[in-house]
Formats: sequence, C-alpha cells, structure tokens
Amino acid sequence: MLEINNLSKQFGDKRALNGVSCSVKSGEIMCLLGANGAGKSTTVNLCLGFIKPDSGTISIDGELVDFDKKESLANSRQKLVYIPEQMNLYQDFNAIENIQYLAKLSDISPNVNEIQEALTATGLESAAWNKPLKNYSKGMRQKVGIAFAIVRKAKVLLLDEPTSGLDPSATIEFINIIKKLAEKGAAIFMVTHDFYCAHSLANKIGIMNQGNMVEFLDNNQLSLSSLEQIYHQSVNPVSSSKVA
Ligand SMILES: Nc1ncnc2c1ncn2[C@@H]1O[C@H](COP(=O)(O)OP(=O)(O)OP(=O)(O)O)[C@@H](O)[C@H]1O
Repeated sequence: MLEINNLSKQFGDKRALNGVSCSVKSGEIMCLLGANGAGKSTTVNLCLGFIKPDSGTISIDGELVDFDKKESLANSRQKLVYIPEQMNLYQDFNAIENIQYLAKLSDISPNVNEIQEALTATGLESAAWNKPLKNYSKGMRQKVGIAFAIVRKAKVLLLDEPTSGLDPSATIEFINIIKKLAEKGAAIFMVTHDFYCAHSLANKIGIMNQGNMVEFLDNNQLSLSSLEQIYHQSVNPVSSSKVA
C-alpha cells in the first residue's frame, strides 16, 4: 500500500536521508522512531510529495509516484490523509463545516449523515459537532482530522507526532481509533517520539538515526522495555554502552 524504496535526500551539505526503505501494507501500522534530525519528517514530506527525492521511489496503492508530474502527485495525494502534530483547521468553522470544507478541496461531497457517522466513529461527542473549533482541545481537533480520513476512505494515513501534547487518556483513545482504522484496511505510517504509543499501536517499528533506518522491528515480538533499550542502543550507542 505504501512502499518506500531506497530514498535519499540531501539539503545543501546535509544528507537528511540515506537510502531508506520500508513498506506498510493495508491493515498494518508502522511507527517510525528516531532522535531529532534523524530524517523522519523528511520521509513523511517525501511521501506527501512536498519535496522530491534525489533518488529512490515511493509507491502508493501500487502506483509509483512521479515527482515531475503534477497529475501523478495529485493522484497519490488523493489516496493519503495527513495528520500533523497540529491539525490545520478553520477555528470559526464547526467540525461538520471543517470536514465539508476539506472534502470540497478533495473533490468529494459527503452528505451530513456520512460525516456524522465518521465523527461518531472517532468518539467525538455529538454535543461538540456544531461548536466552532476554537473551543476544541487538541485531542478533539485530531478526531476531526481522523473523521475526515474516514470520510475520504483514505488508503494511507500519515501521522507526524499526533500524540504529542495529548493527556494519557486522550492518547489511549487515539490509539484505539487508529487501530480501528487499520482494521478497516488503511495502511498507517506514524512518526512518534512516544515509545508507549508505538509499542501499543504498531505491527512494525522503524528506528532512524542520521538519515538511516538502523532498525526494523516486528513489534509483536517485543516488550516495551526491549524497545526502549534497542532504541537507545541504536540512536546513541556510545552513551548507552557506558550506562550498561
Ligand atoms: N528544508 C530543509 N532544509 C535544510 N535542511 C533540512 C530541511 N529539512 C530537513 N533538514 C535537515 O535534515 C535533517 C533531517 O530533518 P527531519 O526534519 O527529517 O528530522 P526529524 O527526524 O523529523 O526530526 P524531529 O524529530 O526534530 O522532527 C536535519 O538535519 C534537518 O536539519
């Protein structure tokens, strides 16, 4: 569903990505961990077609993205929904109006029932649906983003640090919503600094360091403490060996 193959990207003399590969199938959740500057957001920005790789390829839903063709970029974006750390939504619009607006930008016109069903699936209380988003918490805004992904029937969901700033119960609620979306067949690719979230959610976990995918782990075989240990060893091998 999402295939990243040997991606490299250089900014000036900084090599942000150095031959990164991974894939996320329909129904799978992959979480990407890594220190600041490891190349996680660059990977997401390449998947979104915001920047062009120096080399390597990305396929979305079986189609190779041609970064030189507007049509190909637009076609791949139609299959994605991106949920950044802060959802960029209209503060004076309510949840339903925001989804209608985003839908219009995506050339779809869901009816209000469909939107309400999607909002219900995220657990956003119906009492909030008609209130302007300026009165929403971060967790509530994210539910609007996820409801849009449901309405859009997104094949791939890209999330960049979606749980940062969420309280523990909102994080657990978020984890459960994302799991349900994967069960319905979305491929989920999520950048996070949150070990708990990655461990609770992912089938696969990638760890990046200095532009390289240094670990690619099967999360089903992993305890939370082993994940933390492997992370520290791969991101900072010298200081973690001193601690050990
Ligand atoms: N547009 C840009 N111009 C120049 N350098 C960039 C640009 N985007 C990213 N970089 C550099 O590429 C490297 C990888 O950055 P990236 O944002 O992908 O890291 P990250 O893993 O997402 O970090 P963080 O966890 O802090 O968000 C960093 O050294 C960063 O400074």
